[in-house]
Amino acid sequence: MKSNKIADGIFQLGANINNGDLFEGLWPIPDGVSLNSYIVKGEKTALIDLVDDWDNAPNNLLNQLDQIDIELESIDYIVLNHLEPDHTGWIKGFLEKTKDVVIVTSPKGEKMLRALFSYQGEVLVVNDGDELDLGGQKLTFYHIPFVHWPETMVTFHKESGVLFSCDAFGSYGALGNEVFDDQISEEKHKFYDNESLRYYANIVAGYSLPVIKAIDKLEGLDVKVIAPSHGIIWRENPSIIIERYRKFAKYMSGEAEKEITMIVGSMYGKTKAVVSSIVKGIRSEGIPVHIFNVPEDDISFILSSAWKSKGLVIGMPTYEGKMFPPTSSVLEMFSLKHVWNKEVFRFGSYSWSGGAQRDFENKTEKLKWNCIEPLEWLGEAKEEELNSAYLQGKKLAIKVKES
Ligand SMILES: Cc1cc2nc3c(=O)[nH]c(=O)nc-3n(C[C@H](O)[C@H](O)[C@H](O)COP(=O)(O)O)c2cc1C
Repeated sequence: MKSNKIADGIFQLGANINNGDLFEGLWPIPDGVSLNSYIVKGEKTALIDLVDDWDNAPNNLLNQLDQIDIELESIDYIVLNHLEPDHTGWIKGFLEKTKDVVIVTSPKGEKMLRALFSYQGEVLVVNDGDELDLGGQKLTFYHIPFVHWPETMVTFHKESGVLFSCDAFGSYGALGNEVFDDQISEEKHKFYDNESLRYYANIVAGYSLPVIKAIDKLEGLDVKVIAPSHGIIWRENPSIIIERYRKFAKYMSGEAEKEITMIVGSMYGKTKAVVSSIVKGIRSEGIPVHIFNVPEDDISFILSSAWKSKGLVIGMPTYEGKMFPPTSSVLEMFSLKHVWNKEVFRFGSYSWSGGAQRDFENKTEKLKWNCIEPLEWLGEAKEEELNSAYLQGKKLAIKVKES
């Protein structure tokens, strides 16, 4: 990766992680992810956000500093907007190579820095609205708690309008040579649109109320460029990613797309046997349906689809008096990530006294779901169940359409 100039004295650096590792040890990133850092150079020099010691990221960063003729010893400040190790993990290695660097972070960031990295040196703690004068360049810090950890802040360069937004407005997807929104093709934009949704659903979704609060707060600034810590830089049309994030956040309160995500778990095919009838019912109303099988399909992609869909269909048999475990674990993740305010239909087979439905109701009680009558049957689905499956699919699609 090469470094890119954003404005006078402002450069993007960073690294692509593309080695097949999971992000946060959990989420697949088949197309990688970028860890973006930034340099702001006045009389003094600040590095904004760091990288983890991951997939050669530190060496990439060092090479890019070289490209723009910045020596490590000349860096005066390192701003840590967010303490998650993807942006801070290399801090010990970085401090060993630099001289008298002052770490700049929020009050909660300081506590995390000391806890996560046993750091005992000095910290310049900045409160909401505080400024740092680099001589010819000024940075202002705004706290945006819980986007995505409680200590998170953004850094704003007022003169150029560049907002270093950290995880806010970020996306999965490694960067190519073109890193600005006006440089990439329509196809690439589509890719980042999908990957920003998946990133949002996986990483940020549970904090959707703080996201809306942060967007409202930042609206008061004259933002001309969004420079996030993951994904492309928005200089031509930053409002696209701001409004996209607002839309993603609103999915939580029910303003979701008129689509249905179906998640099916089935051991011997008895539950799966009614899927095509449900799909026909849904399609008879012209509503798109996205089908996932568990445990085969990864939760990352299921979450992304479910987050944006107004309707959910969830099918699983009874397993030891409860839901089939892989489906149960999807619902646990839905609960963690606040997959709320959906129109829902649940179905499944059992062989003696069932139990999955009761377990389903208990586990989804707090999700603010509006469930239509479930469909359960003993053993193999007969004509009657297939007809009911069609009708319930149709009914759900109508509810989604009218929502
Ligand atoms: C390990 C296991 C545990 C099961 N536990 C129950 C149960 O507690 N109650 C019940 O009514 N059926 C139970 N069943 C039966 C299944 O729910 C039933 O066979 C169902 O038709 C399987 O649907 P599927 O082919 O979609 O997996 C169990 C089956 C298996 C294999």
